Amino acid sequence: MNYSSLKIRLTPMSMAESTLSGITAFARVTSPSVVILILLVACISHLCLRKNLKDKDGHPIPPGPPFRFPFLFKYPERILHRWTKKYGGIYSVWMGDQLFVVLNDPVIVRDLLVVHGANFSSRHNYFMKNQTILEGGAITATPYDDTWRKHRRIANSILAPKVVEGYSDVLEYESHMLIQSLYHDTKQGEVPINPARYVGRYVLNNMLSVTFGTRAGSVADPVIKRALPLGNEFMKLTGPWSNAVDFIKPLQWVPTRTRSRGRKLRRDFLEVYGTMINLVKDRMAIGEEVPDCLVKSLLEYQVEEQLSWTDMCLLTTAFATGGSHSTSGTIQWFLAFMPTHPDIQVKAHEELDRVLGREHWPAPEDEKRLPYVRAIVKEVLRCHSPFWMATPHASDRDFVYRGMYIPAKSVMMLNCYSLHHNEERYPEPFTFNPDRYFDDHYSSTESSKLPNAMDRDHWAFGAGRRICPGMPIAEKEIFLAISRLLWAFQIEPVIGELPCLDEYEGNSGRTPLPYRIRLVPRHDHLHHVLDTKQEVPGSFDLADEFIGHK
Ligand code: HEM
Repeated sequence: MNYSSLKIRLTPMSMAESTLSGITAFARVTSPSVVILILLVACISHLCLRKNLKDKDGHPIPPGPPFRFPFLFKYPERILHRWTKKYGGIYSVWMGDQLFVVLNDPVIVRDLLVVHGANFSSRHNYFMKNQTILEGGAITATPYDDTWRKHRRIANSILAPKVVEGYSDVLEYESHMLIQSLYHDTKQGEVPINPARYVGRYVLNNMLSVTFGTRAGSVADPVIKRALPLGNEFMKLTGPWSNAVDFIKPLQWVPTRTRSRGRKLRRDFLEVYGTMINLVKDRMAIGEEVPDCLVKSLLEYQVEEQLSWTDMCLLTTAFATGGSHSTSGTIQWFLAFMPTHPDIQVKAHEELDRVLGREHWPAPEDEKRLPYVRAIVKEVLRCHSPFWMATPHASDRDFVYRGMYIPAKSVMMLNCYSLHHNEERYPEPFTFNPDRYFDDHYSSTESSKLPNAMDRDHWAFGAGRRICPGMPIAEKEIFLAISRLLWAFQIEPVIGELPCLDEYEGNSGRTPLPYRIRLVPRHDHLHHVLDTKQEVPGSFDLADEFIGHK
């Protein structure tokens, strides 16, 4: 045998063995305390320092900070934005043993999440959100597979723009109730108000109508009461960067309070939404006319679509939690901005008076005729996206992009904060300025399909194949609330109490800290318009629980 032709390959095991034998030899000539120190340093550097991986052709992973992190602090977007300034449009961060690839440039986002969507549309299996609470269900936690395709198709069929037009009556009625209750409770501008519970009730009733074909005012059922705090708990327990338990494996085996809360939340989701599905089933069984809604479709197609009971409960959970705090948060951020922007209100009032006059207030179909109001909605979503990091995607296969190696199972992070503060796309990005959307005649749904990524309005609804399916209804809901609030009121500060625009609540979604404002009616026609409908009373306690401000 020709031994010289034998190539020696160091397997990980043989490398470990040789390292060990080296250390043993070293230990023989060195004192034990030095060996322990060296082992400790080796261990700590393995746990704390970045791993600079390369693929077989020598492509390195995207650059990034030299350390690994167990979690990021309360406002992770601020740290990520500092790294964007340093490393540019794409960089990588190690969270424990998991590689995160952070995308900060519109063209890069489009190249990876849209053009190469077949590879970048899965989900990372987060311990808390995906494994413990949703167990891979509720669309958002499902990997990119046939189950996701089926569930996503069902969601699309309820939320498609054409279908959403059918919910106009619901949105019209609920926005009427929103303005009416604010008008009465503020005693025509005399009494300052925290708008959170009013906005919470608006969104809650829209969500109950779209999902269960009911509203909280008419069905003050104890089950609905139980369902409301679940969304809040979900927001507190999940977040793409904030749970150490997601990144430090051994913590997952420890019976912590957070882990028990996650398990309880899962049980509650199944039990509470299961009961609410059964209530709709009972109504259908006795021949009651149930309006078109998600649960009605699920019950009708359960057999044909082979949906398990858990599937049905978790699809319901997706609608109930996915679209509520995000939408109410956006309307609350709008109301927080207005007291310090009287000039913007003047422009919006001018547009509303010119296009609609004072005898008619905005209807769902007026959106295209009110470009400045629509621009305000876009600017609120740009400046205060409910999810700064969207919902991370994950890659299925190894990929090389611009000479950089993106390994399979990397978490692909859409960094909306950096995208929305890109100075080239949004000059003076920290200024709230709806005029930047002057030439934008698209809805966000249309804008997300524009071929040039630099032309897209904002990234608040995500990107690619997992883009938010609730976008058409969320846009309508937000437009109607904001346009009617502007038509009805002058939104003024309470002296000495300006809403805080820098801090917020929530981990996975963000809502402003509680604040108060004054809503002064703009004209006498308001009460004529408001008197055309009567409120069904009794739903405010539920709204309080829903937003978690009790
Ligand atoms: C202002 C309101 C909303 C915002 C900002 C928002 C934002 C988002 C974002 C960023 C994602 C992740 C997209 C991605 O992975 O790239 C998402 C996914 C999702 N959203 Fe929304 N959303 C809103 C309203 C809604 C509404 C009203 C519903 C349902 C009625 C909804 C249901 C969903 C679902 C089911 C997913 C998961 C999609 C998937 O994984 O395939 N959202 N949303």
